[in-house]
Amino acid sequence: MYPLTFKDIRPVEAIESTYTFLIKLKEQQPTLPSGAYVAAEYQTAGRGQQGNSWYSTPGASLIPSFLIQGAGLHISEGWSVSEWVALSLRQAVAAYLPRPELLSIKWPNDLYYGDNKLAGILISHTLEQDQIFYSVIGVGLNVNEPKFPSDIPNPISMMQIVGSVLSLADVERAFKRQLTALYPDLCKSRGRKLLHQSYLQHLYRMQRKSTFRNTANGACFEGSIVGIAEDGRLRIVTEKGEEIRFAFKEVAYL
Ligand SMILES: O=C(O)CCCC[C@@H]1SC[C@@H]2NC(=O)N[C@@H]21
Repeated sequence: MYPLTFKDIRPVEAIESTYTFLIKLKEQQPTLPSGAYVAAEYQTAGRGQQGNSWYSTPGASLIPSFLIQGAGLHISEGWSVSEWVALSLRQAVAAYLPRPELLSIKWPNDLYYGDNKLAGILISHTLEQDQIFYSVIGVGLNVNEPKFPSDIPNPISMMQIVGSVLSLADVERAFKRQLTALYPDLCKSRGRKLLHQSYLQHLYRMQRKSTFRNTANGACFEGSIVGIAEDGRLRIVTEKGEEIRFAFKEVAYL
């Protein structure tokens, strides 16, 4: 394992998406090192989960994408990357908010403040045999967005919470510091267990009776989240006491 050191890349031209840019850059330059960190003021076509777009206005939010390689992860350990990034982000943001206890991680890796989405994360892994060769991670953190289009479900920005403009550079430094501090945990089996425990402690609606929809058949049901399986699937126990495991997109929170 190598320590994680970030090396900033700031494209001069407007770019579609830091995430798409970094994926292409790594394909063109296979020697691009772990820690390569693409930052931009604005993306013309920011990408979100499930083919959605990601909204941010010029210079208002953090929208970086970065590369990690050499963490020594087996393909079955990819879920730990999600936990590492989401926890680092939660920890970095917590220092700026009046009620950090309201921060939680909505499975798989959205950062929530109360019932509002503050940040989203995209991750893709490139595999080599049974190992994760490298991962590209894109993070959208709403920092100084004053308002959002009405068609975005329950967004919130740090500025809307705090009531004043925050320094993007400070928040970014805090995020990188947390990623670096928790990186050794990602690279060790015992560390990954700790990350997992911490992730569960901060999981949105953990052990709280809630209504969900099974997206495969449209059925709504009551249940409680009881944890996350090793492969990252969400474990929900229904009112009838039956445990169901859902992969991403297979379940919606109502
Ligand atoms: O929908 C989500 O929750 C994930 C959003 C991820 C957005 C970030 S912004 C930086 C990077 N570039 C993109 O195009 N998307 C990710």
